[in-house]
Amino acid sequence: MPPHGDATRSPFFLTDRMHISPQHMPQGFYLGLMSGTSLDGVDAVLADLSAAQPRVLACGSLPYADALRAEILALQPVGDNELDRAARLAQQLARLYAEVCQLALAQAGVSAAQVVAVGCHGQTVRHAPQAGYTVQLADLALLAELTGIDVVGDFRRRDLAAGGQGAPLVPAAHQAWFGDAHEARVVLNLGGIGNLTRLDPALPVIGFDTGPGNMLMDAWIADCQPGARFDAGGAWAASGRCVPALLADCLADPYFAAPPPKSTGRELFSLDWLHARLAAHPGLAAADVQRTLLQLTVSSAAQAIAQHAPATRALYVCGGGALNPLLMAELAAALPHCRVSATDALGVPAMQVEALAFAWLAQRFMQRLPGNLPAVTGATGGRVLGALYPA
Ligand SMILES: Nc1ncnc2c1ncn2[C@@H]1O[C@H](COP(=O)(O)OP(=O)(O)OP(=O)(O)O)[C@@H](O)[C@H]1O
Ligand SMILES: CC(=O)N[C@H]1[C@@H]2OC[C@@H](O2)[C@@H](O)[C@@H]1O[C@H](C)C(=O)O
Repeated sequence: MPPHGDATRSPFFLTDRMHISPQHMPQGFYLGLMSGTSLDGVDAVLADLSAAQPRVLACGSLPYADALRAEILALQPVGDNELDRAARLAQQLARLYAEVCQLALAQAGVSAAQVVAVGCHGQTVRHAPQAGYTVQLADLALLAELTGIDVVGDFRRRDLAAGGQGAPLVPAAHQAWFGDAHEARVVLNLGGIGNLTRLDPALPVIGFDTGPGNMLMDAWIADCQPGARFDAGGAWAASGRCVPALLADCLADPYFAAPPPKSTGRELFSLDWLHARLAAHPGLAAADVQRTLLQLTVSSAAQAIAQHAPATRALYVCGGGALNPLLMAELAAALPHCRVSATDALGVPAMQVEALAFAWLAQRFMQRLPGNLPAVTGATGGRVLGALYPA
């Protein structure tokens, strides 16, 4: 992932060479694939889901090449010849997804025949819940052909058809793995967008997108330092100071105060959104803007927790934001009544949670069980999410 390569994610790596034993039933193996809004690449996990807690057998990532990333970005706004470009992109993505599946299988020593299904999120290029649609690209038929494994994908549209946002979907998996009988917890995913799940034993599970996760920080550093993809370790932000007036202008966006259910994406939190706010604050040092954007991610999450989950005593962070020590320290400072740690403390490394969630959603589909939480997405009821492309 040039130029600030993340050695923990790329190239593909193995966390746990598996030893197949009779108690690890082949029918419990699933592959989960997540390529998220940060557009950094595809994360994969091969997991045994036969017990209540998942066991990851192999995991890793393949980065998007610059040209592929540019094509994805070019499909975010309305443009010419979209059908052709989308179809070609979906094929390219399927080939990359198949490659990451083969790497996972090879490194774990598992054959395709032992895997029940691949859960493939695809790549979001449009998210318009207010118009009743969302678009995740992936040629799922080609992926089934290339892997020889049943593929489950297109997870969001059934929830939208039932009146929901189609997102976020991971709260159901968070509930399955991370809830505690006594402690009020929040799980906060900080990818391109941020989303949280409230897991309070005394209250229903809720979840929603909090706003930008790393997306604006990524966009700003790329704008100021051509070639940079993200602010590794938050080092650049750490060299700047938060600008309270800019932070207040950013937090004034109505998205933050809107009640859940809600979800968002690049359509709202873009470089254009940032430049519109910077126009009222000319001459700021670029590093100060970066520090303010980091604080925006922190403040929007902290405000959401104060408003919707005030009893929270433990915050568990996943996604790339968990790898940013400044972001983690500022979250802890903003939430003095909470222990703040990465989901690694609960047994699932921060960078595996989302891909694992799509393996879990594939399992829910194969069992014909609902994958959504209506209280999260706003759907009129629980629905079996996804569509099957048989091997
Ligand atoms: N070492 C690091 N230091 C700082 N930030 C990092 C580091 N590694 C990753 N990130 C941030 O995490 C982002 C990727 O996170 P992740 O893979 O969780 O996002 P995603 O899954 O694409 O997005 P989403 O969850 O919104 O769909 C990068 O774009 C970068 O901003
Ligand atoms: C439309 C879309 O792809 N949304 C993503 C995005 O990235 C984070 C946040 O916004 C969340 O709503 C969702 O992803 C996760 C995996 C989810 O559905 O829970």
